[in-house]
Amino acid sequence: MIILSAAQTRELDQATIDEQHLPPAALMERAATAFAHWFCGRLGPEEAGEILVLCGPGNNGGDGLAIALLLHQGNYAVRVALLPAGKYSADWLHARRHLPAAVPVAEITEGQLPEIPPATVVLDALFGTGLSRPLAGLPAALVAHLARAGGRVIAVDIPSGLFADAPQPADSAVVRARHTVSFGLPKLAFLLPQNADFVGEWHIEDIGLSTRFIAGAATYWHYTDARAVARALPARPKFSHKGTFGHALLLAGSRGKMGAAVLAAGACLRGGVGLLTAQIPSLGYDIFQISQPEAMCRPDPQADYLSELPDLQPYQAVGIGPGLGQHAASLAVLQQLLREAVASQTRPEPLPLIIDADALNLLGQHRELLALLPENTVLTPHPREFERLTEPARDDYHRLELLRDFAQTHRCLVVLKGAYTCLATPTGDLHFNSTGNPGMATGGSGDVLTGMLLALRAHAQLPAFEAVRLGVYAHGLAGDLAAAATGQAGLVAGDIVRHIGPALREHEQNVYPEIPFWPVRTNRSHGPK
Ligand SMILES: NC(=O)C1=CN([C@@H]2O[C@H](COP(=O)(O)OP(=O)(O)OC[C@H]3O[C@@H](n4cnc5c(N)ncnc54)[C@H](O)[C@@H]3O)[C@@H](O)[C@H]2O)[C@@H](O)CC1
Ligand SMILES: [K+]
Repeated sequence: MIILSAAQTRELDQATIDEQHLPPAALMERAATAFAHWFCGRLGPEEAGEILVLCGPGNNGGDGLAIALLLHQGNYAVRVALLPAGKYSADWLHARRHLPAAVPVAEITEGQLPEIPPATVVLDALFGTGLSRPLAGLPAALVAHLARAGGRVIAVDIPSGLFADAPQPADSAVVRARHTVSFGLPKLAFLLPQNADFVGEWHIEDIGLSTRFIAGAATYWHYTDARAVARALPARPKFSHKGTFGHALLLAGSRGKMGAAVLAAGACLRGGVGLLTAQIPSLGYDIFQISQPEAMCRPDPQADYLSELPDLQPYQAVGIGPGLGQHAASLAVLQQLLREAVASQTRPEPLPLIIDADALNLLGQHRELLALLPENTVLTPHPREFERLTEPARDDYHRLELLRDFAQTHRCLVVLKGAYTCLATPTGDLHFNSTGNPGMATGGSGDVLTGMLLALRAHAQLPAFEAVRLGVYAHGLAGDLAAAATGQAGLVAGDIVRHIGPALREHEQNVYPEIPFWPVRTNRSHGPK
């Protein structure tokens, strides 16, 4: 799925109307029908009580009027409050004409803000993607009044006052919705932590927008849903052996942080790697061998931290960082790894690297090393680790700019972890992930991600971007499956490891339910022309 700017969303609406030869207001009626369907499926007329629909002067207000009509027809008690304006959109006028007199309509004035008893269901249809400036005057007073009243607010398309694709000045008036029901595609604003209190839970309803326009739209914002990674994991050939799926090297652990190495190793094994060797400080040897018997273990000469890089020749991918610590000897290991991972006569492509946790902090302290990053290296920072590599971000939008710039400059794949983890690519694309839950905000879940990415980067048939996008998605899905089993509070990183298998199974080509009986012919199967 892609994400469009507010301007592109308007173009998409128009393209849909033109392409489908829609009569006036037809698209608005689709939006209203989709909203009403969502709403009525969750709240019956009695549970809802009196519903107040706040309508602005544009098409968002038109949606509100059309929704009021549908809810009235569905036996809900609806009243409408209108924001006065010098001009109303054509769809608004259409919807206003069709609203029966039985629905009470009042005009909002400074002196007469609508009465909102607590727990009233309020549908916010004041402004949508047509918002051109921060709210001020009467609309801002209305938003403040709504916040004081404490109604159950559901935003139509987007909370009023929130820009769909750009930050608004601090202290701007923005509606705080418990739910936002939007149409067609998600909006960038929904994915950023700074907007969480405005957007609440968001939902996307299909209104049949032009697929041709969407397919051709130029955007670098993407949203990774199940469809994007369907069948992304190549089938395991019948005559495969453990060498087919790569031999990964994990450099992890230090005194007191062996668990990070154990979790990353477990995730790598469950991620489908053929062979895994872990180089760990020697104090962790017994811990590691007992807890991960499927992995091989090279004890480092040092007891408490890593000090030695093994010969890289046998490995198809290397992960470094979980629980590593920041000892000078471990920094030297990282430096040597970056130097040796580059392409050479014996290795035509750079060795795939995954750099996480303390290895990122070491990079942040020695930024001159960034110039050594081999192409398509994967970095997995959380926001603070990322800012140590770049600069403090002014806000979430600025952080995305820094992220995009960093990935392009260093030609690497950066996984900025958090809700809607954002994967930035060397081409300047940003892919927001759709899976995962707050239960995963627990120590070790990042180590699990590193292990999964290590396994997928060692896989010979997965290109770098596909491997990382799948890994991020499947990691979140494993977390969702784990949370379904344990609840979010009780979830620990080991639960995510245990659910990696089922999460990846959903994306395996050989078990995907839609796989045709006869293999599909691809261009590649015709051989070179
Ligand atoms: N175009 C279409 O056919 C469709 C549009 N849809 C709805 O239409 C919305 C977009 O409609 P519009 O483009 O008419 O825009 P809006 O309804 O968001 O608002 C535009 C109006 O508000 C005014 N305005 C903008 N910012 C303001 C501010 N800060 N203070 C006061 N007035 C302000 C503008 O001058 C204009 O009159 C979407 O969010 C969605 O809800 C949906 O119904 C789907 C179909
Ligand atoms: K709105």
